[in-house]
Amino acid sequence: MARSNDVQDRRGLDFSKRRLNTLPQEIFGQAEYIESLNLQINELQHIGHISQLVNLKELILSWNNISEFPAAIRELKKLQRLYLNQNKIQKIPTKVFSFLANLQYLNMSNNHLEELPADLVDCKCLKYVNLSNNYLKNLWAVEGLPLLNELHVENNRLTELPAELFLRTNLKVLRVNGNQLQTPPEEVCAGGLKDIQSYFRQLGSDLDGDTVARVKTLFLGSSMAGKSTLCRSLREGRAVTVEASDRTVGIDISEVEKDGVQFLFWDFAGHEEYYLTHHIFITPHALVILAIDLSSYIVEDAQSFEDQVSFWINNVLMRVPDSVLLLVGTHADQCKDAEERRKKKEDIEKKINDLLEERMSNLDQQISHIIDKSQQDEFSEHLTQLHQLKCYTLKVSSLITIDCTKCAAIEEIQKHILQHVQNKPLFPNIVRTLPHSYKEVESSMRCLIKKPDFPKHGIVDLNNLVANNTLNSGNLSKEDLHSILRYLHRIGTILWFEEIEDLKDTVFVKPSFLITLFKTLVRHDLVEQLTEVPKVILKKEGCLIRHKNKWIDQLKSQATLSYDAVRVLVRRALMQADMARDEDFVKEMTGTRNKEGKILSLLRYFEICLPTNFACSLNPQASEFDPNKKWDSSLPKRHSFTEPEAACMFPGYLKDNDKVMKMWGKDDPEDIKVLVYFMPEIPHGVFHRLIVRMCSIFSTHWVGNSCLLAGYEAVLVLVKKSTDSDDQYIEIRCKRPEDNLLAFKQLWNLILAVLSELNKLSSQWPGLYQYTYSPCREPGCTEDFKWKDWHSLPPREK
Ligand SMILES: Nc1nc2c(ncn2[C@@H]2O[C@H](COP(=O)(O)OP(=O)(O)OP(=O)(O)O)[C@@H](O)[C@H]2O)c(=O)[nH]1
Repeated sequence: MARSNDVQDRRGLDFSKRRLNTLPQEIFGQAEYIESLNLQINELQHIGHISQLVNLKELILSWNNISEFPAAIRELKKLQRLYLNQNKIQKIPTKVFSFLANLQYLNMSNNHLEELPADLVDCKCLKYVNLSNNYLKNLWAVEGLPLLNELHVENNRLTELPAELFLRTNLKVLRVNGNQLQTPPEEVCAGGLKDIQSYFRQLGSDLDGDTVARVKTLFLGSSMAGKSTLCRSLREGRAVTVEASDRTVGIDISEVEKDGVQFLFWDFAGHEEYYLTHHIFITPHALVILAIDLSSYIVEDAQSFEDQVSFWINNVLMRVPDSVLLLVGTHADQCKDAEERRKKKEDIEKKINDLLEERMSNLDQQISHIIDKSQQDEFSEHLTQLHQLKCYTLKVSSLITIDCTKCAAIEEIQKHILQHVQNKPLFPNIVRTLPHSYKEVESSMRCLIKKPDFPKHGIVDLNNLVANNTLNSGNLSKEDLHSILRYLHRIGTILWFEEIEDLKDTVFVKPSFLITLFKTLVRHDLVEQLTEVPKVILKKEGCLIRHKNKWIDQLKSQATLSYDAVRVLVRRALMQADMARDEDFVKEMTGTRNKEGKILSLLRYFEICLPTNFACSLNPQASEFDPNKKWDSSLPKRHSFTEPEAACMFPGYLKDNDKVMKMWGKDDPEDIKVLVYFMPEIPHGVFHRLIVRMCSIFSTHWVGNSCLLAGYEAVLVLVKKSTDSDDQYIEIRCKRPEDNLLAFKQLWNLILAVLSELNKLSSQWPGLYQYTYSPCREPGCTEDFKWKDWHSLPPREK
């Protein structure tokens, strides 16, 4: 007979991880004493005579094979906590929960529930309910729970949330991502409880609102693929020619209405440099159009598929894994004949299919690795994540081949797009219900932009917008108006970064203008841009050609741009856009010698660059590391914006790793090594953003294109990106210290700091899977140590 492995006292029994398929008999010998029973990670389908445990307060049945809800639970009248998560339950019968008057905690996440029993509402004490990862279509049963504090309903099939839940209850925490919400739209929910409450307040008790069909459409693909041609032609409803010299810089945004659907077109520039900032604007529930230039696509060349197709598909998979993706093969007219077009179409479709199948099989493999029951609970977080990743499906259409220069082709693609967005299963939530006030504010915003005295740049002060009743007839509270602006920011019609201190009062009513400025500093041809800056602009910032030449040199050799150069470049962009007449506005954007401008604040916020200073090495004040000498721990001084030599380093422009590798020296088999693998790949820009984060934490550092060396006290950590093989990983490596406990602790803290920053970064890519391990140091051994729970370990004290 099984013996309980962790009997805390007679009141609590732990029978987890025993491969049990029936309840152990020894439970029943002491039935009336047991208050807590842990049966998680077993193979139970039924729980037989559980009703005998009349004093049970906590029942844990997570990770079993239960498909039928155990109705006997109704007899457990004292039950306070019930865990039935990670089972296969489809239905909860009525007349169970009405008996559980003391139930406070219910976890039924990761089951197959389609509906909730009406009498759930009788559990008046329920404070925590987790129903995530089920198939629920409504939540009426929880709306009357008076004490409900925390509700998790992520990844269900909800289209609406009950207003009562937000207007009359005590709800403090709500997780509702991954549904198909129409009332309120997901973009409102993303603002949290306050925005949802404001939404229902404005919608009123009769829930009478406007319905709006709107879809954000993202045009992706490599440079010259034909995205702008497609986008502009669709906007105009006819074939529009885009000159080959007219490259999109950053993102072009426009709005079009067709057959009652409002399309918000976001045309992303294809150059890799721009992609660094793109992921921020690639948001869920959008239609993604991937343009592939068929004339330059080569079937036999794997790189051609990689550059033109898989790079984009993987990025969509990682960032918005549940999207609908339309494949458009452009330049069809430049293919030799129909046969060439057919071959290329077939090849692309097959390779995409293989890529998606491979992703699924990789996920399955990871799952079966972990499924080894002895380890399952230690890896349960990973398992949940892997199962979630498997639920995401990228819906890829078959490729249509077109000649974008022909009107008939534009009509054809227009029809194709409409068919897709009007297909309910593909786009269940393009129709949103909005309170009338939302529409009013949006129309007022449009009128405002059209006023002759409205500034061309579209940058407005939030307080003016709110205080002067510009956007509403005066009956909306400031809070409600802020909620509406947040919604408009999320759907992409305006930009408002209220979380950035310097920008919290600034609203960008014309997002494309901001992005254009953004791209003044993040662009593929920055050296050329600097070279072209004329004397007259240099003079405005008190600089000479001599300075310009120095900036170019520093940009090329150190990926560093002086603040003077930043100001000059932004001023030039403003002059080109005829927006440099108002000197106050120019200063606001460019900054001054004493204050950072808005553009730089944004780039810093998005971790594109970090403050540094100029000198011959990337961090001249760092003391030299010598493993044989005692480390001088005096930290180099941070450089403030106002120092004359102050500058910004853009890791994305770093060319090599020479300096870092010189400082590091040789790898040693004794080095301590942790590898973080990324599936399907390391998202573009993650490593450079990791550099920015690490350098902000550890002021002693050296940086390269795919390497970073950071030091603290006597320890150095080398962080290296490896993308050479099919496996993509980031390696974290430290020299093994002498048997010195303090040095080991410091080393561990450094490794944890890197892991933790990496983890925070990766969470911005929901379709990404990341796992961490250390290879065995024994030569020839292929075994490894898997790091399952490092993120639950706090950094140790020094
Ligand atoms: N013959 C032909 N030319 C096309 C077609 N589609 C686009 N072009 C041309 O290809 C060139 C590049 O097109 P764009 O639309 O600017 O390419 P893009 O993808 O927006 O490029 P980036 O702005 O660099 O990201 C332009 O000169 C277009 O006129 C097509 O189907 N047939």
